[in-house]
Amino acid sequence: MNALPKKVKIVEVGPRDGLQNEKETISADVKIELVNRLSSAGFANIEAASFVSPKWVPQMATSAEVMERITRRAGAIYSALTPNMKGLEGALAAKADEVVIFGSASEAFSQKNINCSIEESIARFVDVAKAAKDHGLRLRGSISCSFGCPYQGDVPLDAVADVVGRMRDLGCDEIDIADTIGVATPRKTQAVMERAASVFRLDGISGHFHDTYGQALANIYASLEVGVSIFHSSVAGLGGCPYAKGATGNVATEDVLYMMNGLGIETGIDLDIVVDAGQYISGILNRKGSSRAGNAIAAKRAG
Ligand SMILES: CC(C)(COP(=O)([O-])OP(=O)([O-])OC[C@H]1O[C@@H](n2cnc3c(N)ncnc32)[C@H](O)[C@@H]1OP(=O)([O-])[O-])[C@@H](O)C(=O)NCCC(=O)NCCSC(=O)C[C@@](C)(O)CC(=O)[O-]
Repeated sequence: MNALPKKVKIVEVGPRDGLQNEKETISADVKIELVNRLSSAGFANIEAASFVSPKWVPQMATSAEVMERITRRAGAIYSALTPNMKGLEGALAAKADEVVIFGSASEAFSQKNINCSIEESIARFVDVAKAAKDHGLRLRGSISCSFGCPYQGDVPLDAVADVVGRMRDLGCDEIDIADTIGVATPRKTQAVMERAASVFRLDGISGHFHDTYGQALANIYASLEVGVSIFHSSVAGLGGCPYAKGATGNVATEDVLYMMNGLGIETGIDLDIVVDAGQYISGILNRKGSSRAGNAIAAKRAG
């Protein structure tokens, strides 16, 4: 059995991926309070904003205000999605530390999500990537549908490897292998991660798992076995992509932290503060959060 990494980076994506799909408008004040709570929990990286068309994703329209008014923890990275130059300009004005170009390993999903082909998206990202680098920003590439697509079904390993190579050539510091619709299972996860790692350095690869079929924690463990050491998660399991119908939220941060703590893997994050943040946002959304660990810890505290 391979040794697991001793330390991992957990990227909290709740304020962006988690909230982008909420139907009711969530105020900037609530988003700011959520980010601030998460910052105080010790995350090294929080995905806080998305500079996309407000016609496509109305919930993210307050991103500039959120970025301006959050209290930034020294040394932490606050990331923003930037699909094009207009998005990049927004991210620069908002002083994002990292910008995220987001493509897809599935042609059909690329069209639905960003209204262009994979080829066109990569061509569009060239200028975004260059401008990000020229301004000294970190650059992350996210690859949706790396394990399956809601429109085309299976996604071949070669298609994932191809986009990983293109993101690498654009100068990405980190590349997310995303299970947008949560269909991956552990052996498939290992095959995809191993293939991605044949194209890009393993310590720059992250696992972004949605939990639609309840496989996300198992897939994270499987990724750890391959040596992946960066994972995305969402407080209270918030989320879902507006262009992946039926897909549920990301794996819940509380559940990931509980597992990492049990495995003795260092995260630098205070689980109790994350549980409070999860209870806070679930209260605002007026529903029970989907984190099993978060709900169990909250229930235990309440006696
Ligand atoms: C990419 C576009 C813009 C193309 O959309 P388009 O309609 O092809 O673009 P356009 O250039 O023709 O522009 C149309 C309008 O949008 C405006 N516009 C154009 N760009 C921007 C911008 N950056 N910020 C603000 N406004 C913008 C532009 O100014 C124009 O405004 P109008 O003249 O009609 O008033 C659109 O498809 C879009 O915004 N898509 C975003 C989709 C999205 O955010 N999806 C969710 C995030 S991805 C995700 O969740 C997956 C991930 C990352 O988590 C990983 C996983 O799990 O898979």
